[in-house]
Formats: sequence, structure tokens, C-alpha cells
Amino acid sequence: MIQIKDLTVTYESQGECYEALQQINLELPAGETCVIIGPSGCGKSSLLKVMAGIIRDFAGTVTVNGQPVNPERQRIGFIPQNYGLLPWKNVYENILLGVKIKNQINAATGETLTSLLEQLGLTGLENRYPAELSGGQQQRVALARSFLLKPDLLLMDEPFSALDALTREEIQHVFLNTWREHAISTILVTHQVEEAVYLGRRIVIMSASPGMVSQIIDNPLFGVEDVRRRQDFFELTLALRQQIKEMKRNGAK
Ligand SMILES: Nc1ncnc2c1ncn2[C@@H]1O[C@H](COP(=O)(O)OP(=O)(O)OP(=O)(O)O)[C@@H](O)[C@H]1O
Repeated sequence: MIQIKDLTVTYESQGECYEALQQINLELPAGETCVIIGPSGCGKSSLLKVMAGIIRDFAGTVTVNGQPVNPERQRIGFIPQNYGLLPWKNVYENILLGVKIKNQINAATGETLTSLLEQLGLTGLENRYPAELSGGQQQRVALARSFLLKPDLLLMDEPFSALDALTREEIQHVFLNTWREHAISTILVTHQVEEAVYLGRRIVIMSASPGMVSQIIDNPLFGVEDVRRRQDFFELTLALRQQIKEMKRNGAK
């Protein structure tokens, strides 16, 4: 369970302080996916950075399974926009990196790694370096690394944004299938409404700067087969898009 209570993040720039996030309250049950969406600059990345332990200066409380968030004590997977792969390490070494750093290689690691390679369509690419992979393949390596670590919390900051539309849909599908097997608590930031509806069991809509939680949607379409072809999928994405547009307009006033 991830719990955020009264979270406020204040930045200082050119001698002035301003709130990037204001009084955020959120709860995410273990083993669910939550997608955060909202206008540019509303503090989505800042929220992820707090949960990743990168931003430590904040007001309020953030706990993972009842303990204050702490990447040294908890396993927190973070996939940044550029995937975070080390260019001098091959696919196999990059995937192992997370468990190696956390000193968590055990008897089952090899078997889990082999099955992740298969699930994510990476078998045969183990010895390649990131520069020898497509964007979609690099993204899948980053996912394999995170799932191998079995994190208490997986954070993804616009993880599929650099991919072309078709590859993006394919990787979203691969992600969801892999996630189903491992049921890892995941929080994902996106700008794309379709992605939010496809991947978010919960969808958190944030309002424009300073970022606040505007609405939390219990997504009735999450996990529904062939959902992208359904009329109600189209209608929900349309409604969300409209809501975010209005928030942008209100924020710009
Ligand atoms: N290190 C920093 N110092 C000062 N201000 C910052 C810092 N990082 C972010 N900000 C500001 O805080 C606000 C929130 O930024 P953040 O990157 O969290 O938003 P975002 O919703 O992720 O944006 P985008 O959707 O454009 O990626 C913005 O106004 C940004 O300019």
C-alpha cells in the first residue's frame, strides 16, 4: 500500500519560493496500477521523484507498506523517460543491474530472468548493447530489469513517450501482460489519455500548477479484453481529454 498524505513540494527559483505540489492525498493498494495525468508543469514528475526518494525536502508523509519512503530500505524501481540503461553494459548485464546493486541475486534469479526475456520478447538479444537495440527493445530491457527486482513500488515517468504509435501500443500490451504475472504496484505518469485508460486501474487527474489532485477515477475499463476497440473506451478518453483541457484553461487564467 502506498499512502500519500498532505504532500506539498516547494521549489525555490531566483530567490522566490513556489509550490509545485499542494496538499496531495493519494492511496494506492498494493499490486495495482495507477496512472497520473494532467497538464504540463502540474508536478507529475515531482510527485514521482518524491516517491522515488529523489526529492527529500517536502511537507507531508509518503509511506510504502507502512514505512516512510526510503530507496535504501525499500525496493523502488524507477524507469525514466530515457530508460536508464547503461550503454557499456549488454542486455543481460543491464537487466541484472537492479538485483545486483540491491545484493538480491539468489537461486531463482536465473530462471526468472530467462522467463522475463521470453515474456518481453528479448530472447536472443542478451549480448547486445543498448545502442544496438530499437527504442522498443530498450524499453523492454528496462521493464525486465524492474520486474526482476520485484520492487515494492515501480515508478515510470512517461515510459513509452519516445516510441512510435504502433510500438507504443505493442509495449503497453507487453507491459500489461508482464504486470499481470508479477502484480507489482505501479505508478505511471503519462500525457496520453489512451495510455491512462488502457494501463490505469486508477487514474489520477491533476490540476494545473500548483498541482493538486483534481479527480481519482476507478477505471471500469482496466483489463477489459480488446478495450481499445470499444465505444466506451473512446467515450472515456474523450471525457478525460475534455477535463484536462478545461484544467489547462483554468490554470492559464
Ligand atoms: N528543480 C526545480 N527547481 C525549480 N522548479 C522546478 C524544479 N523542477 C521542476 N520545477 C517546476 O515545478 C513545476 C512542476 O514540474 P514537474 O516537472 O514536476 O511537472 P510535470 O507535470 O512533470 O511537467 P511535464 O508534464 O511538462 O513534464 C514546474 O513549474 C517546473 O518548472
